[in-house]
Amino acid sequence: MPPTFPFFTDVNPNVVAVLDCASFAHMFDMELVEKRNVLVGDFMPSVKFTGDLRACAYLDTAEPKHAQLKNFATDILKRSSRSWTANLTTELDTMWTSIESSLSSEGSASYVVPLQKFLFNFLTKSLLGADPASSPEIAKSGYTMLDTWLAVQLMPTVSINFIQPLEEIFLHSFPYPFALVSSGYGKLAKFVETQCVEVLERGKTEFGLTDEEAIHNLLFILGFNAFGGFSVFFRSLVSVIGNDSKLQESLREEVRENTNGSSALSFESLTRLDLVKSVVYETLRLNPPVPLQYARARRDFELRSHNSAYQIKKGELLCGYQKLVMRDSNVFDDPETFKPERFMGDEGGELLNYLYWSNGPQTGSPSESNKQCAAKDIVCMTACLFLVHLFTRYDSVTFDSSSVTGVVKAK
Ligand code: HEM
Repeated sequence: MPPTFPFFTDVNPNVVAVLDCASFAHMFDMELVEKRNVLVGDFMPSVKFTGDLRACAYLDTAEPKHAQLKNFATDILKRSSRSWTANLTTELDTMWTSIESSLSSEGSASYVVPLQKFLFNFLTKSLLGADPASSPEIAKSGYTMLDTWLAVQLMPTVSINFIQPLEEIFLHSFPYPFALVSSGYGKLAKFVETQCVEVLERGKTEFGLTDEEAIHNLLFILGFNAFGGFSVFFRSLVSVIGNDSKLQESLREEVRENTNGSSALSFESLTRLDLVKSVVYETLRLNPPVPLQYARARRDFELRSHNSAYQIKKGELLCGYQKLVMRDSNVFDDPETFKPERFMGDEGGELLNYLYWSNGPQTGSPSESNKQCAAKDIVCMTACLFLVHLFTRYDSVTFDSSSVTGVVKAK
């Protein structure tokens, strides 16, 4: 796995690839594996990108700081759930209004920037309890500051499908200096320090964190976990429903029947929206937003796939490739096909045990003793509410790769 030769002399590019559901499940067993510094592989971006400290996602469960930070993240989510749906409605309305206005003047509207602005405003308000509008510079450029901060630290590891071997030689051969993004990151950190006083105080008093730990972990949760994750996920969600008018019709019918045309989003309304939920799960199955997961063997053990067993040695790095694991034909019938109703009914519900996008089964519970995404449930609910909002506001929307090309408003 990248990155490697010639400048990453201390990075070992060898991994044990884990490619079916049975073998991938070993990566959730914290007795067997450790997750210290392996978020993106054997390579770890400089801690300068995270305020000279290791953020929660880089910590192993055996490190006491992991429990403190994971509980802090869970608390942030719990508290933000009060304002989550109200912020979501407001920011989605703003996004669609801006898309509609470009659409009427130009005939088509790129949704990339409006989607990023929506996510930045919605997540900053909900997770941090801070309004970007309180700082004109953050309101205008906060989302691009996060984009560049993410790109520069991850560039050595991500594939941009540029001609090989040029991509390996020019993009994956050296780390990029923090200096390229230090100014933007500094401004974001200052914004968190001055605008998120209440959350930071709780970090200190209830979770025993220092100011610096709370600030940089908040920023990591906002920028890396939430903004980074949703930016990728929502683009695949949009492309899945994009040109499928039959699927849009079925989703619209389900949404309208169960929400009585009310435009107020609520978590409770989701109970009855089985197709909406199944479409969200199926999107996560075929397009896992974080396609690679890593874990290092804590000790020697036997790793079983569906049809074989392998001896893993202590210290070896396992690399789970979600895109293949989620197409495991022993578990998922006709795995390459997007089946909107796959996760419906009792049998569909059983399959949630094998939906792994969050670094754990969809039926699992994130906790301080595992490394499952703290926002496993709210991420899915938010995607469902995105669809509910869309089909309450519109009868249909047509998209091409990165643009909205037409909307039919709800009659
Ligand atoms: C679509 C959005 C999201 C995706 C796709 C996503 C995905 C993931 C994945 C795959 C991991 C495990 C990484 C690994 O160890 O290999 C993870 C961890 C984590 N995520 Fe999410 N996430 C999303 C949103 C969020 C949000 C909104 C939060 C807000 C609190 C969050 C908080 C965390 C935390 C704190 C961890 C580290 C867990 C630990 O260290 O035990 N994530 N996420």
